Amino acid sequence: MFPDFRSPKAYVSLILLAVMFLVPVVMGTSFWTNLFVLLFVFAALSTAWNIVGGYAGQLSLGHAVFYGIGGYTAVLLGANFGIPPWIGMFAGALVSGLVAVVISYPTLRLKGPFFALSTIAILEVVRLLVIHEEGWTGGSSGISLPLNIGWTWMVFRQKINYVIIAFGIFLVVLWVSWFIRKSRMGHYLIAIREREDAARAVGVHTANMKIMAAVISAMLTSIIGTFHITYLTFVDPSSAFSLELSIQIAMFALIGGLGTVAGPIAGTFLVLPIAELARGWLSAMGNGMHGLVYGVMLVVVVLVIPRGLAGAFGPMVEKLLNRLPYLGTRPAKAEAQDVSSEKHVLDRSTPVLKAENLFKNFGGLRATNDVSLTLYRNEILGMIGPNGAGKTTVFNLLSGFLAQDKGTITLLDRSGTWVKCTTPNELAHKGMGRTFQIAKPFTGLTVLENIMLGAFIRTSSRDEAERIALRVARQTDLESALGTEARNLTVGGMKRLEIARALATDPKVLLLDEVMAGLNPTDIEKAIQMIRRIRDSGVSILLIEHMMQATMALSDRIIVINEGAVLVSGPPQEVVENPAVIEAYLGKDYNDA
Ligand SMILES: Nc1ncnc2c1ncn2[C@@H]1O[C@H](COP(=O)(O)OP(=O)(O)OP(=O)(O)O)[C@@H](O)[C@H]1O
Repeated sequence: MFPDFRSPKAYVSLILLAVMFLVPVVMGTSFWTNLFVLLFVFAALSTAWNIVGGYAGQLSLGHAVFYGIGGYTAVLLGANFGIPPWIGMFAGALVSGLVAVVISYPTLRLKGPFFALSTIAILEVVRLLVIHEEGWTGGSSGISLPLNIGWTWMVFRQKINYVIIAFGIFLVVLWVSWFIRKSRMGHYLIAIREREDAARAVGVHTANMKIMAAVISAMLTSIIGTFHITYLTFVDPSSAFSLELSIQIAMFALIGGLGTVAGPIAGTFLVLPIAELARGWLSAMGNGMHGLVYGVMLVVVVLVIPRGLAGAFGPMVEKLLNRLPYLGTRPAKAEAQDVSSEKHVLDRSTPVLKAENLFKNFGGLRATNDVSLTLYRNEILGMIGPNGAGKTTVFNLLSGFLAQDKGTITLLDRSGTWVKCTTPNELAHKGMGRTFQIAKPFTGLTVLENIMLGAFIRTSSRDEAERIALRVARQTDLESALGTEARNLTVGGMKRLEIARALATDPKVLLLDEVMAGLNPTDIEKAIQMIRRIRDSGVSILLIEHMMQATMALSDRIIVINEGAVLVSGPPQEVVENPAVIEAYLGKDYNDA
């Protein structure tokens, strides 16, 4: 629920936060209180934006719409119904949450810039609506708030009260952001940002996750908007629904470090004071000249430190922090769960996956032509065929990444019931894991976190997920690389990580797509041993592999796909000696010879 405040990172953060709060309190002048209210408001706005823009990687360029909705809802409820902003704040957050669902439900299911574009469009539509509905919104001239002094109406003579509220809201938003990043949701969002197909393969309902991130971000932005507009005691459409504000919020996160907890705060505290000073200096030269400062800073950051301040200096700061003492005795590290030593054997009487008469066309190309196959309990079924024969297409059909034109696929789920699933995440929940031909780990996460992503399908507890991940890491020879960023692994390590992530979902059926491609002979031998261990632990495996030596060594049966159809299937030796198979691989002339 909260960071462990005995750890250096947490207590140093706490000290920094206390200093941030004390500066305006001690200085006391309206310059300092104004500056720090602004800093807390923008740091909170940027942190809230970062939940959808940074963690989930869905750029929102019209986030001020939620800020404006928060402000206008509270102001209108106060003016028309005498409802104080403390309540108006939550009403605004509800409206913003609904608007976020309306924007994100259709657009976040699509790939591409649709969410970013629609946030800008909605910002403009709402701004024009507010101008048009002059009768109750005040139109383009805006509304001034009545000066009802006191805590009820959030209007004060002593500016320090604003600092207290702004700091309080900033802390809440920061806590939400930290909590999400550490939780299952945060891991899922980063996985979606980096590689949506692999996230779906470990059971993540990607559209729902993104929508949830958008809603949380919108509601927090709205709450901050209510406070800030109440503080300004005036609201009008051009300042409340401003594209400039939206871009400013996103830019602070970008400069500070997208997708990190501290990045948006660092970005705001560095850029905002400089930009405000520049506003003063450059205003004589022309309206909006301070925008130049933002532009120059952004260009410099993108060119010099593309991962922002947190990306560039984060590891160094972390190293320094690690030198500080832990206050008290460190809690024991999570221990790997023991791997069961029970050995499961092939059971040809129990099928676990059945595909019947599958067809799939891509335009005029028939990639899958009447493919039927059965995988039995604790069997390793090898799938071979020349390049472009249609093996991966069959894998994609079986794992829900493609919908078949005809045919049925049924899976014996964890509870022993036959199920038909249509989406990869449903299949992952029912007990199917898969790897991808091109191993692409979630590079922003460590090896341990990558494996934990798979384990989160079974638990929402971080500790439990860590215990499962440690066990799987032991099974897949990744124990020594747990703290390494996944991008730094060797090809062999990345391939093992693909398998580990799938294994952590506790699959009953595992589809392995060319996990030995690009490995050296020693790694191939290790991989063969590992796949046998996985099968012995009670997993049925369907394996695409070009490496014949490995396929022969591992498979109980082999199925050959050629031109989208099943050519032959049977015991390995029989299959490789079959003239039709030799012809498919090497051509008719070779076979005749
Ligand atoms: N999304 C797609 N759109 C159009 N054609 C596709 C698509 N996916 C695959 N194909 C085509 O379908 C055929 C089968 O491709 P597939 O990737 O399944 O073969 P494969 O046996 O896995 O090949 P390889 O061993 O080279 O990976 C190929 O001709 C390929 O170009």
